Amino acid sequence: MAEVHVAVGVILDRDQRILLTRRADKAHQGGLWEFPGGKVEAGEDVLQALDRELREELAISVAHSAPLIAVRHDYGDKAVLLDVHLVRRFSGEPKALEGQPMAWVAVADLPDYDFPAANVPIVEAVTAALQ
Ligand SMILES: Nc1nc2c([nH]c(=O)n2[C@H]2C[C@H](O)[C@@H](COP(=O)(O)OP(=O)(O)OP(=O)(O)O)O2)c(=O)[nH]1
Ligand SMILES: [Mg+2]
Repeated sequence: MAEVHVAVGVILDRDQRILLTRRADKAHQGGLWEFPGGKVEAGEDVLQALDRELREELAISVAHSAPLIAVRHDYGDKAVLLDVHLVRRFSGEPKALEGQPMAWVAVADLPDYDFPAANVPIVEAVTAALQ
């Protein structure tokens, strides 16, 4: 099965809270919370895809990011490579442009949210990075 390359942003505000959005019910892994992002398209690199996705989904643009972790996961119906970046600086005020539920969450409260299975190592890496 072809692996889908996904650019994912762990977006932090000044208080080190993290921006989560909820996936549409009908989407793959629908109804679960996610770190915003989306598929890398042909001709893009991962940072271009991240910036484009965050513009499309949240009306922000990335001013500074750093790689956090890359996670491969096979859901059976779909295999993904999540290329995750910490976004500590961005311009604009995040708005849920696609009507998706959105929440700013302290790292200690991440365990209260249901994520796709691939996100387990991401949550661990965020928790370690924000110690
Ligand atoms: N953005 C994001 N995707 C995740 C996370 N965890 C996880 O397993 N995924 C998976 C779900 C999807 O199979 C894939 C993301 O693809 P997507 O379909 O949302 O991509 P997209 O935003 O380009 O959406 P679309 O234009 O195709 O509707 O990665 C996560 O934390 N954030
Ligand atoms: Mg998306």
